[in-house]
Amino acid sequence: MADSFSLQNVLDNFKSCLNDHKEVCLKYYISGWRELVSFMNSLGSVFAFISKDAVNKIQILENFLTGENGTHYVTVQSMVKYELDNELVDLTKRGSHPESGCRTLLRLHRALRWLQLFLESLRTSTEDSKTSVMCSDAYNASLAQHHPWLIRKATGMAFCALPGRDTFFEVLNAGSHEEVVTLLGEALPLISEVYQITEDVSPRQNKAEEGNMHVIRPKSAKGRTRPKVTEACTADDELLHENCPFPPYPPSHPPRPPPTPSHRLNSPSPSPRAFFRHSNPSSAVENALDISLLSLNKYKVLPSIEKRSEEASSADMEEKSSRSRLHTRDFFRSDQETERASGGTVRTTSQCQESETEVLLALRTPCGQRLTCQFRPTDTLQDVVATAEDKSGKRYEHVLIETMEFPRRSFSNLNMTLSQCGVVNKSVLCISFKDAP
Ligand SMILES: CCCCCCCCCCCCC/C=C/[C@@H](O)[C@H](COP(=O)(O)O)NC(=O)CCCCCCCCCCCCCCC
Repeated sequence: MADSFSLQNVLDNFKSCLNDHKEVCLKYYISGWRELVSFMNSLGSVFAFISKDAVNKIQILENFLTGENGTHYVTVQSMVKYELDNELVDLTKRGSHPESGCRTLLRLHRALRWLQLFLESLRTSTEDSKTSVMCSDAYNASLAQHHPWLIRKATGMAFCALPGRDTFFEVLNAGSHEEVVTLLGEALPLISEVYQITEDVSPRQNKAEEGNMHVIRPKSAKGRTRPKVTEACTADDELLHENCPFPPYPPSHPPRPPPTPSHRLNSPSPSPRAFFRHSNPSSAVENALDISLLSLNKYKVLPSIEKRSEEASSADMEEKSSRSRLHTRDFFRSDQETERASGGTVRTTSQCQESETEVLLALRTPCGQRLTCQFRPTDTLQDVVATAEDKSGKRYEHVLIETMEFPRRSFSNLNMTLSQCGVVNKSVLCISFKDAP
């Protein structure tokens, strides 16, 4: 662990993380996390419970890396393959391999998403932005949905102890504010790339895929048999799926380097399908469709939406539903295609072309009015408030937005996009005054 934290060290580690085959080297991944934890430690003992958990997970991975089977743990890709081939994976704690590398990495991988969102907020923050708000918005959009109530509360309290933005920038130890922002601009694409490559690791070409570990899943609501998944994936993922109506990973737009032909043909590494895509037991598209159906079926729609649905003819309904599915499908596809088209340049969600994807939302205004409005995933929460203001003819200042589904999440940084917040089609959002009881 470094003696004193510097953001540059984090950047260097994440830079070294990717090898020539665009595989994630565990050694540097671990070092990157160690740096981050050392930074967190410098913020005070209120973060000790988080730090302890992170150190514990880092240590598990390090033990694997330096252990007798260490050669299999050089990269994330080789680790996943090795653990799946040898049936060492159990993503839940209840199984016989509670501390597999895959399970442990999945926890840190989720935290990396939080870091990505938080650093992006920090980079684009203004003088009056609050670190606690940025931190908690990023948390709500990522890790929160995987944590039980108690952890969420404890984490929320810890966020309140964060230093203000100016002090925070100083502790980052990377020069002036402008220099910190520049460095964050450099670090973020690297972190995003590492995140995305890990996200894409899949067991599909492994033995597990061939039948050894898969479980037969029931047919999907669409009547199609779901693709095979590993037993290991299923347990945890289905739990998450059950608890979380949102895609835990709102599509982001980090660079997705195309695999080199030789890599694709020769490497035994898993194919680029999501093993670590947390609520993704099968595939991004399948899951997106399921989520879309979930939000259509599971949650009671507000009267306005319901009314419209009732009025629609069955043909209309069919057309609407397939359109919604297609849009969701396009959403994921456009994700990848814009990234490829961007030639590896990081694009933020708001910069991407997702205009064809519609997000129908039911809004509840602070005065209890219910509205239904159409948005795009790239629209911000501020756009949502502005639309509510337009439609209701009232002004809503100092408000926050809450999701209504369990677990309820609240966002006070209204600059976040719907996509970043994981708000999907047919969700219900509640706009409330910040000082409301
Ligand atoms: C700026 C500092 C704020 C730090 C906020 C970190 C995000 C919140 C993480 C909350 C973790 C709560 C502790 C317990 C979690 C576990 O229950 C839970 C599940 O584990 P289990 O399945 O083995 O039971 N663990 C996890 O989800 C893994 C959490 C790993 C957290 C690593 C956080 C490191 C944060 C480093 C901050 C660095 C900021 C740097 C800015 C440049």
